[in-house]
Amino acid sequence: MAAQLIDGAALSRLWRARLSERVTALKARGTLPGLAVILVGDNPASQVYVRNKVKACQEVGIHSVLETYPASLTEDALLARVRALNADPAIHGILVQLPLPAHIDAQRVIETIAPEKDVDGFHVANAGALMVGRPGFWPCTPYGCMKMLEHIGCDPCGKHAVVIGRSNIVGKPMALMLLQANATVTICHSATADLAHHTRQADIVVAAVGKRNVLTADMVKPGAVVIDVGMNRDEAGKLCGDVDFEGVRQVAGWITPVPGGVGPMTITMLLLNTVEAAERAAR
Ligand SMILES: Nc1nc2c(c(=O)[nH]1)N[C@@H](CN(C=O)c1ccc(C(=O)N[C@@H](CCC(=O)O)C(=O)O)cc1)CN2
Repeated sequence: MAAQLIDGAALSRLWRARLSERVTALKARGTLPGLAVILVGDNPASQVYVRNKVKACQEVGIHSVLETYPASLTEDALLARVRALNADPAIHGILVQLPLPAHIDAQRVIETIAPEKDVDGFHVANAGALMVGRPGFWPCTPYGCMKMLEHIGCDPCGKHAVVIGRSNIVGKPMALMLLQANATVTICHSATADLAHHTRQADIVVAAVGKRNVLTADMVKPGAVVIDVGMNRDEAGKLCGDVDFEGVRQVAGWITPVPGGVGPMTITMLLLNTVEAAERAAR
């Protein structure tokens, strides 16, 4: 039997309806949640993502401000904008769309965002909070993956989870979230000797590499939950993930599609973090 689909678009709708109610409650108490989105340069994919973020804010009633700058913007000028937004009481969340042009030190920019406004969850203070299990902001993509597992009733406790990829924004935080949920976690990466050996033992596989067909049917345990974080283009220019979807869906128990899986949940978790930031500021 083919795997059941984990529909990120449908789950997003559910979450966004809940968030609209939280925004209404905040407004009634005199707080309008505000998100600043900064885009530097003209990366076409980034332009789509920030547009979708602004649209999603409108959907739930969050006030958003989109600031776009040419790729020639200096690092100092960007840092000055971030500092100004840190001091702006109408702004509860700040995000700088990645990637940034090569002349700008992305980590330095992220570290300049006030941790309490870092709704991307990329600041070391938030990464550290996740590491030790303290409240903070969780990075949106892995956070969305956790919500998808919860939605299908997959409790990671006691399960073997394999995360393929070790980026700071997806792989590493994903592994920590699964560990916090009491999974036994294996992190695989480009130097892993026998990837299939690990993935075949996994009850949960998260593929977050950015390369097509990293996970094929022969690498998956029957019934496993497969989450595809990849965002690639095939030869025809069609959007696809890291997983050989048609093959793996014949073996897995659950699988996320691309598009319509993790992507929409990433944006929904950004909304959730922004509402949370506004609620914390209003306390
Ligand atoms: N500051 C940040 N930069 C980046 C992040 C991030 O979380 N914060 N993540 C990625 C890009 N990203 C969010 O910004 C993102 C990527 C994809 C999607 C999405 O909804 N994808 C759709 C398809 C969209 C399309 O047609 O191209 C889907 O999967 O259905 C949302 C957010 C890197 N940068």
